Amino acid sequence: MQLTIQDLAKVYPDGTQALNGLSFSVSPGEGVVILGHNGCGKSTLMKCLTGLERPTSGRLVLDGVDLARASRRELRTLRQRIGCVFQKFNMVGNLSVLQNVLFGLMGRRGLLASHALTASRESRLAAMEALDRVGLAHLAARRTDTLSGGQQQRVAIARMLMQDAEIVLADEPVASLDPKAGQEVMELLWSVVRERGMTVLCVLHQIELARAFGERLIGLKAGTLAFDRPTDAISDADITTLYHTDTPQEADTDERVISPLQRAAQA
Ligand SMILES: Nc1ncnc2c1ncn2[C@@H]1O[C@H](COP(=O)(O)OP(=O)(O)OP(=O)(O)O)[C@@H](O)[C@H]1O
Repeated sequence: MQLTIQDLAKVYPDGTQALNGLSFSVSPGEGVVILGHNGCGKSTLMKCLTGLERPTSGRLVLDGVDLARASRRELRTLRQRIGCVFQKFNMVGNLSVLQNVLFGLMGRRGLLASHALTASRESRLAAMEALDRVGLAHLAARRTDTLSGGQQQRVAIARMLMQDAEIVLADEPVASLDPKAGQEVMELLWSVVRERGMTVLCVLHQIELARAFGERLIGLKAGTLAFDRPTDAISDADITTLYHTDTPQEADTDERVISPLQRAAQA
């Protein structure tokens, strides 16, 4: 699936300019990683792509369809082709693992076809195959919120397989996982997308993982492109410059800066 982003801007109602004239494209089957410090606009970009936020201006084009001009029907069809993997897994925790995987069918086939009680035998078998692919078939009947973070992210990947997505949008998919589980989930995600020739756009905070998995790295800074090159062509200096900032609110890559007032309140 081809993704083209042209001159994309997003200004939130309070005046915050999160994206400022962003342009790049991702070719079918390409695996692109987006890097950038807290607040540079990565999640806003992902939200614009998934329809959670509306861009203020610019174009988002998926396989030739401009999202802003698409009919409801076109949008619905496009969304069925977009798989999402989020930091917080987005599972229905009190339902079974199998049920969560079956929910991958919802966009294409509706609620009845994706409900464990009413799904066809073929669908249930396909869900079990997807679970087998991510190594979790033995946990199909378990309540999803009893799984570890790494296991839940594997279930999210199985749900995406069930959805038969063509492009994967992954927003910090390993941010909640320890380094070992994070590496394993990235290996799994990348191997299933390669098997199916999917396009991937993945936001990461871990430079090593970005270098290991991304074919191309895009650096975002203050809502604009800092770099967009093949991974081999990105130097350590590019990364250092990307994360260097003069504004203290953005300097910390992991935590929001705590104001002196908050610090005093915590003391
Ligand atoms: N709903 C909103 N209303 C106003 N400002 C917002 C909103 N959502 C995000 N922002 C602001 O837009 C800017 C970009 O935020 P965004 O969440 O896209 O950054 P990010 O790069 O994903 O950050 P992080 O790495 O911390 O997840 C930030 O200044 C943020 O405070």
